[in-house]
Order: sequence, then C-alpha cells, then structure tokens
Amino acid sequence: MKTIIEATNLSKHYGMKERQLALNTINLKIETGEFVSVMGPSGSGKTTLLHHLSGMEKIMKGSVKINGKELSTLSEKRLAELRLHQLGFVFQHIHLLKNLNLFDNILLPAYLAKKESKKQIHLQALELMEKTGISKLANHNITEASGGQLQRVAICRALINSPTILFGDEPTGALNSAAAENIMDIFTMINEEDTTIVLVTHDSKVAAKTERVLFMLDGKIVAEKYLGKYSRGSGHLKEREEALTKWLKTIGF
Ligand SMILES: Nc1ncnc2c1ncn2[C@@H]1O[C@H](COP(=O)(O)OP(=O)(O)OP(=O)(O)O)[C@@H](O)[C@H]1O
Repeated sequence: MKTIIEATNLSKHYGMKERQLALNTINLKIETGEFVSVMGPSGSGKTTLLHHLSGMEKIMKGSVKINGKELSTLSEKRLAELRLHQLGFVFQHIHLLKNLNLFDNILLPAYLAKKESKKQIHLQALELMEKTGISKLANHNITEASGGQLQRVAICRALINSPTILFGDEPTGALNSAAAENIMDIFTMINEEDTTIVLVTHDSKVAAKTERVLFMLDGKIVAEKYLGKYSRGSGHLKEREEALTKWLKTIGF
C-alpha cells in the first residue's frame, strides 16, 4: 500500500483566536484505494480538515502531502491544476450551473482540463452517466431532476477527469435515505475501481459503508475504527452498523 495523503502536525485557527484551534496537530495517513469517513460533532473540524487535505484551504501550520507532493510549496496555479486533474469534489449543496444542461455540467471540468479530445470526453461523460443510472437525463436542465439525480450528476462531474482522490463533504446530507443509499453504492463502486475516497458525514449508516472511520473532537482525531472494505449486497451491513454504533457510544457520541 502506498500513502496518497499525509498530514503532519496540521493545525489551523481562524481569525485572532489562536487558542481555539479548528485543527489541532493532526497526524494522518491515507493509503491509495482507501475509503475513509470523518465523523464528529458539529464544529469539531471535519470540513476544515477536508479543505486542508484537498488543497482548498491554505496551510497555516504543519504539512499536507498528496502523492508525496507538499501542498504548501505549490503555487496557486499548480494547486489549481492538481485539484482539476487529480482531485474530485462532491458537496452537500450541489453547485451546478443553471444555464447548462446536465450533460454539459458534467463536461465542464474536462473542457477546462483539455486532456482529451471532445469525442473522448463525451464518451467518458456518457459512460459515467450510464454507470450512475442517469443516462436518460443528459439533455435535461437542472430544474428537471431530483436531488438524488443531481447529486449523481455532481459525482459524474467530479469523476470526469478521472481523479485519484474523491473528497465528499456530506454528499448525502440533503438526500432521503433511499437516495443516500444509492449514492453510497456509487461511491463503493468507484472505490472498488481504486479511487481513494475521503468523506465527511454525520450519518453512521453512511460511515458504516466506509473502510475506516475517523472521529474528530475539538480539532483533533481522537479515535478511529477500522471496519474493512464493504462490498455491496454482502449482507454484513447490519453488523457493520451495529459495530459502529457501539463504538460511537463507547467514545461518547
Ligand atoms: N471561515 C471560518 N471563519 C471562522 N471560523 C471558522 C470558519 N470555518 C470554520 N470555523 C470554525 O472552525 C471550527 C471547525 O469548523 P468546521 O466547519 O470544520 O467543523 P465541522 O465539524 O465540519 O462542523 P459541521 O459538522 O457543523 O459542518 C468551528 O469552531 C467553526 O466555527
């Protein structure tokens, strides 16, 4: 296994409140192909951690390396290139462009990356839409799709440049439980294809489908639970959920 993300003594405070750390000396290694979730109470630093691991926020203290590359040494331009070519992002609130149909929304990052021919990009987008079960919606605009369908569009868009790491911040947070389950199945499938995934979630049902669960409190990772890989339809989900709930109780959550 190769380490793909490494945070060392990572700390962050907002504004002048140096004593109130949003991240407090985080040390973390994530291996290629892992599926990691981050849980913890509101304000514990989950989103801040995700933003630092994904190069979205400037590193104030400590270090983050992606594939051995120290993010703080990269210029804004190089960082933007890294995000565009190697990282994918899915958020709770889906930021799609209103004036583009769903297909064009998916294509946009590929046009920006200019890596493949137009034909290749179109084929790839169609393949992703097929895989995520939304191929019939290509010409629809964003007002003609459900929240779950739009989240699948956002996942296709995040994957169009074949990122090596996919970051999700509460990607199922605004969805009903059936749609959330469907999105988690898609994440599982993507992870089976070796994309490393890191996602923040409040939902233990979501975390139960991930391989390793980190628990944050006051800017620190205070505990972690290794659940192992989940395979769709394996029938072990109930046991995983129970094991996770029990563990969360023992750490007082
Ligand atoms: N832009 C900001 N300016 C000032 N303080 C911030 C900012 N972003 C986060 N914080 C503070 O940093 C701490 C961690 O916030 P963060 O959003 O990372 O927590 P979280 O665990 O993701 O919370 P939630 O589950 O509610 O989304 C909190 O105390 C928060 O108030």
